Amino acid sequence: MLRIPTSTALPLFDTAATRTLEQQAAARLPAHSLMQRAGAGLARLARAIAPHARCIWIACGPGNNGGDGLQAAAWLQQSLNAAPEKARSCRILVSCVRERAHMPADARAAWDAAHEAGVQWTEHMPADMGPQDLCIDALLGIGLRQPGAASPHTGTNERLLTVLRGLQSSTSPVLCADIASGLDADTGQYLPGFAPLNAPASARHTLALLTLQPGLFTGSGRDACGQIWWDDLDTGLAKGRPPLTPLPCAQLFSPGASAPRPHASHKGSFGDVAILGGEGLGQRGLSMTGAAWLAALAALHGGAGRVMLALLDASAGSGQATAPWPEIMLRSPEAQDWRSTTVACGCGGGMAVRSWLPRILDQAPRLVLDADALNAIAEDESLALLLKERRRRDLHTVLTPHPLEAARLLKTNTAQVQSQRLRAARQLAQRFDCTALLKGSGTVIAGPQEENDAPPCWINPTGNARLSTGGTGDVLAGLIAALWAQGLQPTQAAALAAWRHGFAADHWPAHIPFSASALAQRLGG
Ligand SMILES: NC(=O)C1=CN([C@@H]2O[C@H](COP(=O)(O)OP(=O)(O)OC[C@H]3O[C@@H](n4cnc5c(N)ncnc54)[C@H](O)[C@@H]3O)[C@@H](O)[C@H]2O)[C@@H](O)CC1
Repeated sequence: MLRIPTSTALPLFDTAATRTLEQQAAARLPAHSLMQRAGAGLARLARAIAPHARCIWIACGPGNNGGDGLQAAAWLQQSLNAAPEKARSCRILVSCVRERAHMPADARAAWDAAHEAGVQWTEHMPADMGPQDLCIDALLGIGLRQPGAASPHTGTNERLLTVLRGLQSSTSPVLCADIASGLDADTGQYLPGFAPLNAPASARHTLALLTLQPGLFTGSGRDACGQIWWDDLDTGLAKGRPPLTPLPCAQLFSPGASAPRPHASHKGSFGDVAILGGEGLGQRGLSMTGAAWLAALAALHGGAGRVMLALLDASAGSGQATAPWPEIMLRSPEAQDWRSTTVACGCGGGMAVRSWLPRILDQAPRLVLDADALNAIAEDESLALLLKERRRRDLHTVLTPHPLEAARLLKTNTAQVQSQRLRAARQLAQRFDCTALLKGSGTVIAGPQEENDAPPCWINPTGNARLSTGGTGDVLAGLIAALWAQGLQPTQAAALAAWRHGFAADHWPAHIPFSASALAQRLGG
C-alpha cells in the first residue's frame, strides 16, 4: 500500500481502463480474490487510521464497492474474533442499502463472509460515534452513474443518499473505499445531488483500489478524498509493471532527482528571464505592477541566471522604489531584446499588454503567457492565430490559465472547464499547439500533441488552499520561466514549477505569514 504522493510519478487510469485491468487481473485469479484483497487492504488501513476505535461503521452500497466494504467488515471482525480481549472494546457495524439477493456475485460472497464472521447489521449510523471511531464509505465506487439511470430498485437512491449524508457530516474520520461516493472517478466532479452540503467536519482518507484515477486528484477530488492511499491488489501496477494496454490517461507528477549545479558555472549558465507586465497606475488608475514584480522575484528565486523586468508603466522606474530587489534589472519594453530570453508575459498586464503581444508572440523563443495576455488572446483572433503558428516556427509557449481564463480561450464557461479538467487542458494544448497548465485544485498540465500521439498529461499532487491568495499565479508564471530558462523542456518546466510551488505551500513554516512574495522568496528551498 502506498501513501500518495510518493517520490515516483504514478500512472492514472480512467474508469474504462480500470475495468479492463480489473477483468485482466480477475481472469488470472481464483473467484472473489480481488475483492478479498480490496477488503483486506481496507481493513488494514482502517486499523492504522483508527487504532483505538470503539466502533467501525461500514456503509455498503448496492454494487461491488459495497462488496469491498462487506469484505473489510469480515476481515475486521475476524481479527477481533482472534483477540477476544479486543472484541469487547470494538464493534464492527454494517449498514447495507440493498438486499443480498440483488447484489453482484462477489459482493454476495463478501456478505456471507461478514455474516459468518459475526458482523452486526444496523439500519442507521450509530448515534454514539466519536472522533476516535471510524466510518467506511463503501457506497459507490467507479460504478457511479447519472441519477435516474442508476437503479431499477425503487427506493435505493433515497436510502443511499440518506446514508451518504450521514457519512458526509460525520465527526468521525471517514475512510472511502476506492473513491468518495458520488464523485466521478474520471473528472473529480460530484454528480448532481451528491455533493456534500458542508465542508467535512472530520479527516478523510481514501484507499484507491487496483488503480489510481484522475478524479481523486483534481476538481473536488482532493477535498472529497483527503489523504489518498493506493493498494494495487498485488497486481504489480504499483511496482511499475503496467501492461502495454490499456495505457494510463495521465500521470501523477513527481519530480525526479535534481542534478547539482556544476561548480564551474556562472550566471550565463542558467538562462535569462524577461518579464513583461505590470500596467501602471497612470494608465487606468489600476496599478498592477506588483504582479510583474512577483513574477520577476519568483524567476530570481527559481534560479534563473539573470532576471529583467519590463513594466508596462509609463512612469517605469517608480516600481523600483516600492519593491527594491536590486538583482532584478529594470528595462523599458522597447529596450528589451525579446528574441534572446525566456519571457513571462501578462502578469498584471491589464489593457496595456495587448499592444505588445504581436511583437512578443512573434519574437520570444520561449514564452509563458499568463493572466491578461490570455484574456487578450481570447478576445482577438489575430493574436490567437499568431499563438497557434508559433510552434511551427520553433517558438514554444506555455499557457497558465485559471478555469475562467481557460473558458474564455476555449469559448465555453467555467463550469464546463471544471467538469472535464483534463479534457480542457488537452484541448488548450491542442488548439494552440503548446503546453497548457490549467490551475486549480489538482493543476493539470498537458503538452502539445506529438504526431499520432495523445498529448501527455500530468496532474500535480502538491499544493493547498494557502495558495488561494492574490499573486501566487504570478509567482508560478515566473517560476516556470526560470526552470525553462535553465534548460528543462516546456511541459516538464511547467509541471515541476507547479509541483515546487505547491510543495512550498505544503511545507510552509507556521511562524511565517503566507503571502505571494514570501512564497516567491522560498522557492529556492
Ligand atoms: N469486482 C471486483 O472484483 C472488484 C471490485 N472493486 C470495487 O468495485 C467497485 C465497482 O463496482 P461496481 O461496478 O459494482 O460499481 P459500484 O459498486 O461503484 O456501483 C454500482 C452500483 O451502484 C448503483 N448506482 C450507480 N449509480 C448510482 C446512483 N447515481 N445512485 C444510486 N445508485 C447508483 C448501481 O445501480 C449499482 O448497483 C470499485 O469502485 C471497487 O470499489 C475493486 O475492489 C476491485 C475488485
